[in-house]
Amino acid sequence: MSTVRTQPLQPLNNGQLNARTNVTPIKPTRKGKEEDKGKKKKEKLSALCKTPPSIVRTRNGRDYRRGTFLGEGGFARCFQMKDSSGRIYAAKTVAKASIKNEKTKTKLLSEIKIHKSLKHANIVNFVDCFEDDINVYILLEICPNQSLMELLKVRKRVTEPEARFFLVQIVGAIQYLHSRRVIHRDLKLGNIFFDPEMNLKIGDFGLASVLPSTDSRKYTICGTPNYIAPEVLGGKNTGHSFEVDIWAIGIMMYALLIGKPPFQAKDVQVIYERIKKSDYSFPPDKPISDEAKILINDLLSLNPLHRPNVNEILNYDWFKGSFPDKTHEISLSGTPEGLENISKAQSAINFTNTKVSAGIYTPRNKNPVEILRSDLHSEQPRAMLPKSLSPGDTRSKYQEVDPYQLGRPRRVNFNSSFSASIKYLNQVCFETYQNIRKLEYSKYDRIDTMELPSCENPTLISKWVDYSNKYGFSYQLNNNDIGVLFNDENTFLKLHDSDRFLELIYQENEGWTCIENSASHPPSQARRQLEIVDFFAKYMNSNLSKVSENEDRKETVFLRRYTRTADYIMFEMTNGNFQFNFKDHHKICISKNGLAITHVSPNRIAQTHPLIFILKQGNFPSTEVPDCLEKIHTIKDAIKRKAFKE
Ligand SMILES: Nc1ncnc2c1ncn2[C@@H]1O[C@H](COP(=O)(O)OP(=O)(O)OP(=O)(O)O)[C@@H](O)[C@H]1O
Repeated sequence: MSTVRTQPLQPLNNGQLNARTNVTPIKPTRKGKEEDKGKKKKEKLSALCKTPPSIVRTRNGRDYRRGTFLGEGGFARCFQMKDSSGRIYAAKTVAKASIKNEKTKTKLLSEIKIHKSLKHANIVNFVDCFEDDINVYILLEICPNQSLMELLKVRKRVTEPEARFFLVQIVGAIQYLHSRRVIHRDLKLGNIFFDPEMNLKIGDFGLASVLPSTDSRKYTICGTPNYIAPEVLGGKNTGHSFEVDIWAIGIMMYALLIGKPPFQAKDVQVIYERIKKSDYSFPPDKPISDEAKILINDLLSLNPLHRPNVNEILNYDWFKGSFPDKTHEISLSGTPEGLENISKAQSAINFTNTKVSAGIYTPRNKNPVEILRSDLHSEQPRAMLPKSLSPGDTRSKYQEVDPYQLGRPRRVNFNSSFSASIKYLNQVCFETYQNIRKLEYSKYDRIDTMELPSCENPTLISKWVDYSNKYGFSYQLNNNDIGVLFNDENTFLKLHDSDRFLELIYQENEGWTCIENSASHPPSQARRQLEIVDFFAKYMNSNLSKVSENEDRKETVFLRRYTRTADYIMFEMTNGNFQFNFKDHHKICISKNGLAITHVSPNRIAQTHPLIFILKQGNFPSTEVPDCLEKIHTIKDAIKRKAFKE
C-alpha cells in the first residue's frame, strides 16, 4: 500500500519528497504523530514486517521458497519467492501487525482487489495473494531491474528518445487504467519498474481508486508531495479525477529530462505553494527540445480540463522525434549512444510497434471511425462480417473470417455483475441446461400438471457486426439499443430512447460496473469509443436487415459473450437468455431458465412458447422450423459446454 494522507497535508522532511521508501504514511488514528517526527524510521509500517520464513506454504498447499530482499516502501517489504517449478516472483509482504485498524485493512483489500482486476503489458502482473500468521503476501511478477527512480539516480537525466519510449509505455498503461475508471493517484518514477526485458511496468496500487461514475470525484488528499496535482491540494473544495495521473505524467517527463521534479524544494509547503502557482521553469543549462516543453506545459496545466487526456498525449509533435526500438540494459548504468540519430522512417516504425505493445491499438493520427469506414467500404475489407449467419441481406462481398485464424480466442471471456452477477449467470446457465434436459425426458408427462412459463417475446440481438479483429463486437437489440463489446472487455450500450449511454466496465471475476453518461456531453475518455458505437450504429442501419421487429425496452440487457461455430453464433445475454442464430437464418432463443423457447423466422416473425410444448409437438405450431429438435439438441449441448466451462 502506498503513502496515505488525510488532510491537512503535513510537512515532511526533505528526504520524503520523491522516494516512496522515505515517505512516511501519516495515519489519522496514530497518536503522537507530531512528537514522532524525529523518529520517522520507527513510524514506517514496513518496519513491522519481519523476514518471512524460508518456505511459505499457502492454504491450497503451494510452497514458495523465500529468496533475497528486493526493497521496501512505507508499508511493505518485498522479497523474492520461488515456486516449486523454479519460477521467481516478487512477494510484496505486509506485516499483519501493521494492518490492525479497519481503515488500513480496507485500503489493503482495495489495493488487492484493484490490482487483481488488471492485466496489461505495462502493469506489474498480479499473480496471487495469500497469508500466514504474520504476513499478507501479494505475489507479483518480478521486476528485477528496479524502477525509473533508481535509473535516474544513476543517470541524472535521460535522453529524449529514451523518455519517448518510456512515456508511450506509461501512457498505454494509464489509458488502460482510465478506460476501466481506475485512477492510480501515486504515479511516480519510483512506482514504475523494469521487467527482465526492460519493459516498464506500473506498480503499487495502494492509492488507486475506481470511480463509481464519470462525474464523481475523489476528495481524499493523497499522493507524494512532488507529484501531487494542484486540484488535489484544493482538497474537499475541488475534488480530483483522472487528470491527476496526467499531471503526474508531466512531472515524470520533466524529471526524466531535467533530472529533478519541477516543483522540488526543501520545504514541502514551498512545493505545494509552487504547485498551486505552477511555478516552474526549464533551466537553460539543461536544454530540452521545444516540442518537449510544449508537451510538459500542457501536461502541467493548472486547470485539469486543459490537460490533454490520455488518448491525446501521443499525438503531440514530440513523439515524432527519434524513437528507439527498446530500452537496453546498458541504459541502467549509462547513456546509450546513437539514439538521437534513428531515421524518421525507423522511428515511425518503432513508435507504432511500441504503441501496439502498450495496447494502444489506434494507429497514429487516424481517427478510429475513419479506419472503420475505410475497412468496411474498401474493395477488400478486413472486417469480419456476418455473411452466412447474419440477417438476410448483408453485403455478400464481405468475407467471413474464423476468429481462430486471427489468433483470437473464439470465446470472449466476459463476466457480468450489472443486471446479474457472474455467479448468478453461471447458475442460470447450469439451470437452463438442467431444465432443457429434464423437459426432454418429461415430454411424455401430462402437460396440464406442469407449471408453464409466461411467454412474452424476449429481448433479441437483431443485427450484429463482428469487428473484434480491431475494435470489438457490435450489435443492435430489438429494443433498438446499440451495444459494442470492445476488445478490452468493456461494453458501451447506447440507449435508443434517451440521451444516455451506459459504460459497463469489466472487472475480472467480479462482473461489470455500470456508469451512465450523457451521449451529447460524453466524458472525454469515452468520446472515442462512443464515436465507434455511432459508426457501427450507422453501418448496421444502412447495411443490415433486422432479425425481428422492434420491441420496447423492458429491461436493460447486453451481450455477456458470444461464441461462433460453423453452424451457429451463440449469444449469452446478461438476463440469462441464450440466442442462437443458425446458418439457415432461423433463430432460436431460450429464456426463463430453459422453460421458454422463441423462434424467429427468416422473415422476422417471432413466437414464444413453453419449451415443453415444442418438445411434445416436435415443432413450432405456426412455422415449420427445419430440424427443430436437432436444433434444440445442439442448443442444449452448447449450453452444457458453457455450464461445465467447456
Ligand atoms: N514487482 C516487483 N519486483 C521487484 N521489486 C519490487 C516489486 N514491487 C515492489 N518492489 C520493491 O519493493 C519496494 C516496495 O514496494 P511498494 O512500493 O509496492 O511498497 P509500498 O510500501 O506500498 O510503497 P510506498 O511507500 O510507495 O507506499 C519497491 O520500492 C521495490 O524496491
